[in-house]
Amino acid sequence: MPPSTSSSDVALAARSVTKRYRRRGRAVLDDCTFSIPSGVVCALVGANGAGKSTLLEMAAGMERPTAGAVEVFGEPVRTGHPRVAYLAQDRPLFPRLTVAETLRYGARANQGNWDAALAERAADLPRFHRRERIGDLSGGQRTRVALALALGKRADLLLLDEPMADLDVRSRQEVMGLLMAHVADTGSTVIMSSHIISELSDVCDHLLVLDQGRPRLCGDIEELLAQHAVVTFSGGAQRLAGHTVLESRPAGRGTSALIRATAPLPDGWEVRSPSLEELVLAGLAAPGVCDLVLSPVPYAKEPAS
Ligand SMILES: Nc1ncnc2c1ncn2[C@@H]1O[C@H](COP(=O)(O)OP(=O)(O)OP(=O)(O)O)[C@@H](O)[C@H]1O
Repeated sequence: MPPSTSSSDVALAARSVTKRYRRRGRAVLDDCTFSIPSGVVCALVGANGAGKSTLLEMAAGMERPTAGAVEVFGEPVRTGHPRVAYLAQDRPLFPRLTVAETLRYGARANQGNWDAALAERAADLPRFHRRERIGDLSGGQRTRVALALALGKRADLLLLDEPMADLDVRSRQEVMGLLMAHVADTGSTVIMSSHIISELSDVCDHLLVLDQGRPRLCGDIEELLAQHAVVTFSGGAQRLAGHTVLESRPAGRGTSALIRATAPLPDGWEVRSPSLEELVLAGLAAPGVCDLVLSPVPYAKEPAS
């Protein structure tokens, strides 16, 4: 049956996307198909080298897929899309410009669509000098200026590559607060990669787990959690037969496991919901076993005749 989602409900869709940086090189993204709905805050997680930055670069139009198609809001991606803002992992900025000049550059590049107050708060202007050159800033300060450019743009889709990676605790809280207030005000979609799952679980409602270039889990976090359970019971792991087992280990005289239940669970088993961190870690530890991509991908637009 065709999926009911229309392409306008989807912020980012990947259809059979493969990416190789060299013609005969390995596939950094390997036949990926998934979608991320509009209006969600999506955590993009995976081990080092899983392909997270590559995916974000493609969504921003900075890299092209070797095969397949990437769409934002139902249209093929392109660089400089007015509805898309991208915070790259290496925070590219002009080192000789001052902070104030950089923000003026952002305002000029996004004329008529620039939130100067938000950009100034994101850049933490009250705390460090607007006349400081970008090249003289610390890594964390540069991140805040780069974030200011992304947030100031009033984009409908924010692609943020490890936005908190080099921020101190106070800065993380401030930036998360600004980001969440912005999302609440505007309904923008955010896709942000991070390795700190505990930090994401408070703010994200959607999840995409990449592992070796493949989407392993993708969907609404509550739905994904509801489909899994941590079970503890007496006896060995053979009692899990018939369920999808992401992870199991001996626990005292019994067994504890994170499973996707495919049949009613026996009486006497202790059952609880997994945390997001448990689900992601178990999913990454069981490549191929746990694949569950809940987000439907709408059909491609008919080409105009
Ligand atoms: N420009 C490039 N040329 C060649 N290989 C690349 C390029 N960019 C990324 N790669 C390779 O693609 C793979 C995935 O890299 P990517 O940066 O997308 O992973 P990641 O999940 O973002 O990793 P991390 O968590 O370490 O940032 C890596 O093996 C990397 O070496």
